[in-house]
Amino acid sequence: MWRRVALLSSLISHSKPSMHNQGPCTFKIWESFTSQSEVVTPSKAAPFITFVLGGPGSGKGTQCAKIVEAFGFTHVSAGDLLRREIASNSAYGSVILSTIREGKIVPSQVTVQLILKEMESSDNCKFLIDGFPRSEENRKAFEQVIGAEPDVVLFFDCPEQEMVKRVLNRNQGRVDDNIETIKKRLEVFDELNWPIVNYYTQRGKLHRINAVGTVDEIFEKVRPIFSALRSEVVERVRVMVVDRELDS
Ligand SMILES: Nc1ncnc2c1ncn2[C@@H]1O[C@H](COP(=O)(O)OP(=O)(O)OP(=O)(O)O)[C@@H](O)[C@H]1O
Ligand SMILES: Nc1ccn([C@@H]2O[C@H](COP(=O)(O)O)[C@@H](O)[C@H]2O)c(=O)n1
Ligand SMILES: [Mg+2]
Repeated sequence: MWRRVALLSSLISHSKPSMHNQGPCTFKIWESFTSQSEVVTPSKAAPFITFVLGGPGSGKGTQCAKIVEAFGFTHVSAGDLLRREIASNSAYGSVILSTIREGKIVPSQVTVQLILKEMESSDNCKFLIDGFPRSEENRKAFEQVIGAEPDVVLFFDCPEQEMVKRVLNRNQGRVDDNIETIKKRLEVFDELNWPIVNYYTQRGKLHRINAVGTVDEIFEKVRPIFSALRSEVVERVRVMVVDRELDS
């Protein structure tokens, strides 16, 4: 049974009190984060969620910025949230930093909590979750907590050579943008990404986008996906707002 529960974000020791019931997109979060025993049923009044997959440097963040501009989604980058956590000297900061340096995956519980906290603090009802899920464990943890699957999954498919070139040219001072860490990130990606791609392909949710070309050329492949979804997204936002009004 659904019921509103204390927000997971409050489990993060340094987090502020939640924004529960203050935005149009408050969530019905499954009561138990860890329970495997219940079947998770999606709620109609759920935010519209897009997962954005792709290897390091495939252009996820770049395309998300274009989607935000054209379609008004809120961009939630798992990597950015983890880097912010490091910068804020939180309890998890040093573990996250060493994990990112090694190109490995941060435990799902940490990442999912950060994503949820970010979503809950937004007034928007439509989200791009960039760089997530990175593993089956990520995927299961998120779906259990949010109680629903993503509506759409984008996969930016890019050859390794092109990804390496882009990352090495990025120049944003990231600790993982060096050839040693890139090799490890690519190995982790190759090991963990395909089960996720297969899972969402089977569920008819995955859009595989050839990520070679200019930024604008790639966006012209992304645009029709969201144009076709426009009425579905509008209806979802309407249901979310009505749900909140009924709740208040
Ligand atoms: N189509 C493109 N052609 C050439 N360069 C691109 C293209 N798209 C993005 N870039 C550049 O490649 C670099 C990586 O892009 P971006 O940061 O969007 O990738 P990402 O998938 O988010 O990577 P990561 O997973 O490492 O965060 C950036 O410097 C960006 O400007
Ligand atoms: N779901 C995730 C996402 C990211 N990470 C870690 O952060 C690094 C950088 O992520 P980007 O999306 O910005 O490339 C990534 O290599 C992982 O170490 C994670 O653990 N889980
Ligand atoms: Mg990125």
